Amino acid sequence: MSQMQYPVGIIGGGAWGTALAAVMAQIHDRVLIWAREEAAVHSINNLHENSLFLPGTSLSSKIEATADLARMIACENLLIVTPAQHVRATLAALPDTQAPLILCAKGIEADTQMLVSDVAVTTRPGNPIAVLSGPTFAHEVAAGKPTAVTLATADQTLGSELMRRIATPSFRPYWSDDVVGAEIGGAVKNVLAIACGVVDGAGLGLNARAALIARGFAEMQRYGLARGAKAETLAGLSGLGDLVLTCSSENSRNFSLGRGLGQGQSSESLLADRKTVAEGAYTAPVLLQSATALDVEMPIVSAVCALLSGSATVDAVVAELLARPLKSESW
Ligand SMILES: NC(=O)C1=CN([C@@H]2O[C@H](COP(=O)(O)OP(=O)(O)OC[C@H]3O[C@@H](n4cnc5c(N)ncnc54)[C@H](O)[C@@H]3O)[C@@H](O)[C@H]2O)C=CC1
Ligand SMILES: O=C(CO)COP(=O)(O)O
Repeated sequence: MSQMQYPVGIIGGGAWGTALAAVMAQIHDRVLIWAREEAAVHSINNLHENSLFLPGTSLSSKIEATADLARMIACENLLIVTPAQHVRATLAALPDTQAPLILCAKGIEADTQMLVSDVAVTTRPGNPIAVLSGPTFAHEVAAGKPTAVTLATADQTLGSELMRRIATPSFRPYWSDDVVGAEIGGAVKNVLAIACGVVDGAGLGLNARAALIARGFAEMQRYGLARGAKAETLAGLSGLGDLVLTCSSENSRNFSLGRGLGQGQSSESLLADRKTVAEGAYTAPVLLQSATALDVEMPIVSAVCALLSGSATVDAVVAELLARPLKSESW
């Protein structure tokens, strides 16, 4: 048997990694997934279900799970699907491999303000890098429902090759050369989804939610352009597409977190003992720091930070947003 035994491997056995494994098993004979929790490994291998993170979805027996990260070097391509704050440590612990890394986390690293692609380039300078992002609730993708994503690579040849490796009749990637833009859309929309959840939880109405999506998108554009993203990427699947999805459904963990805040619960109680990740809670403070350093105004993101830290009430942040000086609608 050749050294490369798996065309695609997945690092991260949460809901999204498991859903991606299900997609890959539609087109590849063998899929290897690394999960940090032994219970997830056991469940995938023996029950063909990830009962920890994606309960209720039957998985193909072509999917093999392992808790041994070193085994992932047997994969020709690697989807990296740990939460953003754990990508650095996970990639540092991965033994040497030349496999392209397809980054799937949506967030900004807390201490460094680095995008996940910057973290990957720093940690694994020898590996080709791609970003996969878009409107993709894991349970829908795992069920084979039609889904479209952005696959961003600086090199189009690599992008075309990776698209061939991951596209299925129901999972359709579109290539982009804008790696930064694809990442910023996914990271920022998580924070804005918390804000939309707050609007829902506080009963502020659908007009307010639509206004928040539109003005939140303006914040995403301002910040993205300041970090070198392209406007067209932010208006695409990985930006506006994912913003609309996540801001309009209780299936979103970020939206649900915001809903609890809007109902008056504290972020400590909402995040305590949480097994699943609401990335926006970690991205919000670092996003605001980064925006401030770039002199980019993000009043909605600032409001989310105040609610997460408990430094302001919902009534106070809404009053403050509405009392901002009247201005042009342009970005
Ligand atoms: N669930 C979804 O529908 C989607 C999620 N994403 C993104 O995928 C990323 C992973 O999210 P999910 O799979 O949903 O996670 P999840 O919420 O289902 O599970 C939590 C994950 O965090 C991992 N984890 C916890 N502590 C860790 C550590 N110290 N080191 C490494 N891993 C650790 C767990 O092993 C588990 O895989 C996030 O960035 C999320 O925004 C992207 C698209 C869709
Ligand atoms: O990124 C997602 C959908 O595209 C999942 O959103 P949540 O992490 O808020 O559940």
